[in-house]
Amino acid sequence: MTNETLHALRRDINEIDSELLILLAKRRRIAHSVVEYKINNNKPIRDEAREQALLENLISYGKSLGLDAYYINNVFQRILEDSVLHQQAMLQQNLNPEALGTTNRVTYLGGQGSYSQLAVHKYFSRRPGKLVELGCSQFDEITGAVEKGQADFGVLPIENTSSGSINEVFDLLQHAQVSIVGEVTHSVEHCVLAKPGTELGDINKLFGHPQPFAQCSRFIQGLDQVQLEHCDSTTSAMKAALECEHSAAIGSAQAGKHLGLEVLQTAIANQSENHSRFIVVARKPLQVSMQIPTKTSLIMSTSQQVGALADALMIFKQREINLVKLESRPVPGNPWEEVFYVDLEANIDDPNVNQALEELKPFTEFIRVLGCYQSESLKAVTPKM
Ligand SMILES: O=C(O)C(=O)C[C@]1(C(=O)O)C=C[C@@H](O)C=C1
Repeated sequence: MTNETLHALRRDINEIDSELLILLAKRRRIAHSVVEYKINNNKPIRDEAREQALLENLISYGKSLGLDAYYINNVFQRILEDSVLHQQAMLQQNLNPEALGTTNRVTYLGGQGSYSQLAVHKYFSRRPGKLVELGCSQFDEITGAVEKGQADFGVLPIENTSSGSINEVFDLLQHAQVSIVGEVTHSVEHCVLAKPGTELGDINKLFGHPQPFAQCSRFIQGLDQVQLEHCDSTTSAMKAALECEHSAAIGSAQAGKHLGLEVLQTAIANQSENHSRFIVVARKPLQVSMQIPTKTSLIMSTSQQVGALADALMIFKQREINLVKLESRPVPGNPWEEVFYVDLEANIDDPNVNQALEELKPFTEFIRVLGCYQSESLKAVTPKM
């Protein structure tokens, strides 16, 4: 094959890819129009039977074109997820017209290319309004800026599939005067990044935020004679690596590229599927439509009687409310007292949930709803292949 033929083939591929993008944008516009029907007829946004039928038809047609079922399923699951999340965000905006302004000031940890910034982009790309980004170096600066009205929203990482809960953020939520109004999950692909020309064997210092260090502990154990340097964020870790000879940082490939760093090694997290969940906080709570999957987060401390926690949790079971997270944290200044964080798959406007919260009172010393928000963890349907 000649060079010209290669160029011609690549031109064809470029053209097909552009057509695919045009079609995806068109598909999304049509899905937006479907929302109007669902709003007016009070129908749930998600129609799993339709998704199942759609996937099965596509798999069958795709097979006749020589494409394999797993490939088709993967591609269209992503398309459907995008469609559902966009529709849900539209519905929410319709219900809370004041929720997003023409300009949304969003504060998060780190700067260009930090994982938090990637999560901010993912969440706000589905919502209207101009994004104004305010990078911070501490979690309490984020909640502080929202409380003082310097930012409309704050985005905080709350848990990771490898390292678990981010205690500092749970502790902040005990006292911060903010409401959880959203969540977003983002896959975190840690890399080792260094100044161009640096080899992995040359480094004697590794900069990073404590969370990525925990999530890449196995890789780090395998490094010989490398000193770990803790930083406020992945952005500051990467900046430090730029200024220090024989050093590297843990961060995302995108952020590294932005700062002029080279990737020395990819996929260094303990688990290949490494995802972080972020919460979005604002000063005031939002109303969440009953037509979409919803989470309610609360914080409570149970009375000191035997079995008080078990009794409290039984209320959710009796009322068929699914509990998706339970986390305990110490109360500062009160040794051995615990406060519990609970995430429910529930909408605070559902009378069944309200009733459950009333029934909880005798078993708790205090209880506060941290927020009710659109759940972004969609359970994919499983088509017959
Ligand atoms: O057909 C619908 O009801 C739609 O809203 C469209 C669509 C899709 O994107 O294909 C989106 C969400 C539903 O769960 C099913 C399908």
